[in-house]
Formats: sequence, structure tokens, C-alpha cells
Amino acid sequence: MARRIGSRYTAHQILGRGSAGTVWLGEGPEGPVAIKLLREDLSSDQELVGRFVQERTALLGLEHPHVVSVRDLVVDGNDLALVMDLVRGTDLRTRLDRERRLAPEAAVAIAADVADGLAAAHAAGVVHRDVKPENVLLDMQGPLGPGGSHRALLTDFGVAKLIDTPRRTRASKIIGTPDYLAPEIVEGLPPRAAVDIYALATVLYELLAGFTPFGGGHPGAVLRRHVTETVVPLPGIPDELWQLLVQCLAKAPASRLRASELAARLRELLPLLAGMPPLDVDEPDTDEAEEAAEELSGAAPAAGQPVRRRGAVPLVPGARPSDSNRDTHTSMRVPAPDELAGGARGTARAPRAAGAPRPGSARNRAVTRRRRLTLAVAATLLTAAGVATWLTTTDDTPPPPPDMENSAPAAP
Ligand SMILES: Nc1ncnc2c1ncn2[C@@H]1O[C@H](COP(=O)(O)OP(=O)(O)OP(=O)(O)O)[C@@H](O)[C@H]1O
Repeated sequence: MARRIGSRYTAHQILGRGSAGTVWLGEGPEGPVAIKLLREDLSSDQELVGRFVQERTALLGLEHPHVVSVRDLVVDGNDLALVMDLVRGTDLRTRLDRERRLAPEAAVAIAADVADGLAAAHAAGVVHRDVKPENVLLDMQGPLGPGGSHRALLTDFGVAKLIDTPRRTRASKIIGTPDYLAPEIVEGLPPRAAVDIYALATVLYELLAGFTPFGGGHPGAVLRRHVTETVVPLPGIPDELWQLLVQCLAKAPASRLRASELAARLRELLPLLAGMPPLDVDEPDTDEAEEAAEELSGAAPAAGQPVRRRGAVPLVPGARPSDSNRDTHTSMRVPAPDELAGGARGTARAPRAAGAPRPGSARNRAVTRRRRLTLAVAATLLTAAGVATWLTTTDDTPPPPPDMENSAPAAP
């Protein structure tokens, strides 16, 4: 049923739902649009209202073929809506869920588009801060690009920041989605353009492998891996592409490429990747420390039951907790340096060539079990040491003064 939004727009049909609201296919004075309508029960939530306004502000004047433009912000009674360019297609997460892994040529073409969009945002002084497959839309009505890929557009600048905002103090909260968070964010440094490059390299790795390099398990473990672990090579990946990924996943932000350079280098690789099938990579093993902790607590799934993944902290009150650390924004306290330094190492999920034996195959099970008990104790100690307290639900340190740079929307 059609619904009026302000005096100039009509919403016709739901295109999708996010944690903060619903995106509608709509009509405006200049033709079809997408209308993101804030959930009514959240219209009094100042943080979320702030995100809508922020998205409008960040994108003012930014017109680019690889960025979804925001056309209008409508405030009408209880309705708060962002009017955006309509992208007829799907989001990259949906495509990835359907295909599991993309052929390298298509993956690199999409990443190059997003890098172009980021270059435009960075040139306009905006850092996105939440680059992930959910925030990349694929235009399925336009012409096909290399490897049959659709034009990709970056969207959701709701937590974007102006790069040049001065800041002298260490950040007290982390905003972002754990799987894609650059190490300097975890360490409390201000978000600069390089955080988007790290996140995009993580997305590209995920498109190629079917999983993120440092994801899996408890959000605290994911954060620590970003700081302490090195990325494990993907079997069968062309060396030139791997080197590019490694450079953009560098722990030191200054070592990463700039967005325009990354876009150019990715496009240079396209002829080399033409016709190459998706990489033959098996899913990594589940984080052993995580499993061990669950075993110890009696929470381990019974044989044959799917492994339960812990969710990140939903940004929005009432949102369903996500089933992974990559689906939702999270807001966490920045861990202290000693919290990052301690704890189990080597927990990054190691990719295996398809068919290669799992490290914990049947003949190794007794050894694995003994290791798990040791790890379980380590995991319990870690938890006691405060890793779990990074999560925002309880933060018993006095809150910092409200400051757009340093504070994040409070998790429920
Ligand atoms: N400009 C657009 N044109 C067409 N479809 C869109 C547009 N923007 C969003 N959508 C669709 O609407 C759905 C919800 O988008 P939204 O940005 O609210 O959610 P999200 O990014 O998945 O969630 P969250 O707000 O929690 O980060 C997405 O699945 C996306 O495919």
C-alpha cells in the first residue's frame, strides 16, 4: 500500500530492512527513488536521528558513479526519511551468500569500484568507517563490467566522519563492524582514510575466500586478531593480487595504499584474472579457543548440531542479535594495550586448499581434546582478564564527555 512521506514523496513497496528502519521503493518529483525510513519506535532515539542527519551531511555535494547519492532528508511528524538514488539490484552480502565465493576477476572489479567511491569520499574529506558487503549495492540494470560483474556503489555513510576533525585524545569507544575493523581503531587511534582501505581489503579477501581473514568467534577475539595476527595466504591466489591484499591489510595505516591508487592497481590486475574460476578454498576450522570455552561452560553444541556463532552488539535497541560479527555495527570500549597484548595467539582462521586434511582430523582428536582443555582454561582466564568487558553493555568507567569524535551510540 502506498504511503506518503512528506509532501513530495510516495513510498510504494519495501525493498529491504536494516536494523534502523525500512528501505522503500518510492517516487519523487524527479522519478523513482529509494527511501530509508527510520523505524517509528526509534524516532526519539537521538543517536539514530543523528546518524540519518550525518549521512545526509557527509554526502552533501558528493556525486560519484560508485557512491549512492542522498537526495533529501525528510522530517514529517514522526517520519524521518533519507531519500536516496534508487539502485535496482541487490547488496553484495546477498550475492556473496548466494555464491559463497566470487571469481577473482569479478571480486576485483567490485573492489575497484568501491575503491573509486572511497577515493571520491576521501577527497571530499569523508571517511566511511563501515565498509562491508552489506553497504555495497550492485546495480543489476546497468551494463556488465569485467567478469560479468555489476557496477558497485558504496552506501550507508551513517557513521561516516570528516577526516580533518581535530582530535587530541585517544578514542574511548570503537564504532564499526568487528570483522572489518582496522587495528588502529582497535587501539583507539582516530579513524583516517586508511581504515576504509583495510576494510575494503578485508571485503576483497572475503569475496575471494568466502570468509574474512580475522573473523570467527567472540568479538573480543576478532579485535585482538586484527592487532596481533598476520593474514594467512589464500591457496591458489595469484601473487600480484596477494601482495596487494597484504599491503592493504598492513597493521601500519601509512603502509596501506590510498584509495585511488588501490583502484588503479586492482584494475591493472583484471586482464591477468580474466576467466579464472573462484579459488578452491575450504572453510577454515572453527576457532578452537572459542569452542573450548563453550565446551567448558557446557554450551558446546551436540554432535550434528550447527556451531552457534556469537553475535556482535546490535546498535539499535530491539534489533535481533546478529549471527556473526560482520552483520552489524558494534560499539565497544577500546581495550587497554595490555588486554590486546595478552592471550592466545595464532587463532586466525587458516584457509586450507580444498581437500587438504583438517589439522584436527580423527587421528589427532585425542591430542586436540587435550589442547582444547588447556585452551579452555586460557579462554576462561582471558575472559576474567576483562576481554568480555570490552563489550559496551556495561562500561563502568566514567563516560567521556559527549563528543562526536570520541563517543559512539550506546549499545542497548
Ligand atoms: N539506495 C538503495 N536502492 C535500492 N535498495 C537499497 C538502497 N539502499 C538500501 N537498499 C536495500 O535495503 C536493504 C536495507 O538497507 P539498509 O541500509 O537499511 O540496511 P543494512 O545496511 O543492511 O543495515 P544497517 O542499517 O543495520 O547497517 C538492503 O538490503 C539494501 O539492499
